Amino acid sequence: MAEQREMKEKNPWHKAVVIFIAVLGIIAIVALVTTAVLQNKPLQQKFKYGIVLDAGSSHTAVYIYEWPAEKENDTGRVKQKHFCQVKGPGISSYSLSPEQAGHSLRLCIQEAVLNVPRRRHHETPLYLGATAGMRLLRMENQSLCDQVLGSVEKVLQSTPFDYQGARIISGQEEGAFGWVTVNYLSDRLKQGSGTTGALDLGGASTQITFATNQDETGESAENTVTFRLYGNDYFLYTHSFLCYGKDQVLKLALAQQTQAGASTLLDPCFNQGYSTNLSYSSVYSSPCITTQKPLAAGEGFTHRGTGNALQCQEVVRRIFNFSGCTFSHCSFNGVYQPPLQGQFGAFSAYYFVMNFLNLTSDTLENNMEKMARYCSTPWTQIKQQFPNVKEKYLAEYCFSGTYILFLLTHGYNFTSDTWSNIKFIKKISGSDAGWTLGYMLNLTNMIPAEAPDTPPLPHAGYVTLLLFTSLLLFLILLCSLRSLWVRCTSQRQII
Ligand SMILES: Nc1nc2c(ncn2[C@@H]2O[C@H](COP(=O)(O)OP(=O)(O)OP(=O)(O)O)[C@@H](O)[C@H]2O)c(=O)[nH]1
Repeated sequence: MAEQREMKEKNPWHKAVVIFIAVLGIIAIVALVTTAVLQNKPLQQKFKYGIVLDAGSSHTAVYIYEWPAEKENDTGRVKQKHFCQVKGPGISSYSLSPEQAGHSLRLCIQEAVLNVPRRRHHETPLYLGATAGMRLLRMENQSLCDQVLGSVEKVLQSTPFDYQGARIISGQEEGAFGWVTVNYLSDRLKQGSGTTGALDLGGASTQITFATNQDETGESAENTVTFRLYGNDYFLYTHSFLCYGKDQVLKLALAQQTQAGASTLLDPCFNQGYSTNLSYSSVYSSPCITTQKPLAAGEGFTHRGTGNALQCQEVVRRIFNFSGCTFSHCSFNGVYQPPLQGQFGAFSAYYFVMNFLNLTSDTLENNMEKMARYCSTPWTQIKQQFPNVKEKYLAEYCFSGTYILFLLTHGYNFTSDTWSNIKFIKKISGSDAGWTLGYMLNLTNMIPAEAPDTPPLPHAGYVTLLLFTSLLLFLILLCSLRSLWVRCTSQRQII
């Protein structure tokens, strides 16, 4: 009996309980914290997809976008997964054989089928937006335009994707969605200020878009687009100049220089030694050319370069009209433009041309000098220097570079001081700058008008708080058990 009593005193029941509770407490804390940490990690990342076809004047491109399914409304989450360049010209060039327009898309559609997981095909939206080439065809011949759209529609409807329609987007949409893309990809939309303007140079049209003050938009409603994104209001100035894309503006320059109908054109915007035969109809058939083919003109003319940058600037100047502004400020051709604001991203042909000519990171004055040097370089030397560059692009760089510098300075009013506000870009965070991403984000409602609610604490803060509180509770429990134990032991000693 005495032995048993001694054992009980050495190992009182509450000592075992304390150890048991302590172990349980530790296990509970570890389990709680592990659950909190693991909860934040999705077991398997699930992606969603969207496809946009950019049916431009010079070519069609297919963009596949991808985003994590559970983070649809966060900025910067949608990424370009795949890009396919359709072989051949833009769909508007198939006006004489419209069924070929749809057929031309097949290879890129097959690539898209392989690049989107099969189980996602039926829920992947597919859009086609046609730009300035189709705008021009619509002006020329509505029926042919409908036939071309019908042909691409037939092919797109037969894909396994969730086809959402093929349409000609307006110049305002092209400008505004280019702006959305640039600012979405650079994560500026949630901040509400300091957005980047968008300068887009296509083959048949060019767009300028930037955020401005509300009172600046009052002068011209047709140049205004308003957006409410993530709880911020944006008042955008936007304008699309049809016929001022890189290819159509060259036709304007050629038409303007061949008014006399001569059989040879000596063109300062092409390198000395460059020579090719062009038909008059290839220039004058464009709806951008409002003058008739000269009466004295034969079938064609020899287009010969003389390579002179200063004279080329004069040629370019003549395709702009700086008179007849009825607003407080204008860019050119009587079009309203408020004073430029902020930084700009210049993409598409702005990037191709300025990057080739090495004009993306220099002062305006140095760029002028570089341009003059390029234009005065003989054609044979240019060809030797760049044997792998497509000859059509190479021949046009003197004209295109001179046009871009003129458009940005005399057209839009960038100066030597504001020149550095323009960044020539191709991609932002791996996705191409252009209207397609903004278009898809808009149609899928992926940018909410109001800022989504954010949790009061970030996840790391929540885990820390949880750990701290659990430890505190555990310590309090231990202390209270210890005092209970001391009390019990002392009571036993009194007995
Ligand atoms: N120098 C050069 N030009 C290019 C290259 N790729 C495309 N281009 C030309 O750049 C111009 C603009 O191309 P895009 O941005 O695709 O224009 P688009 O969508 O066809 O034209 P729009 O319908 O007016 O928007 C066209 O004249 C193209 O021929 C390239 O790699 N180098």
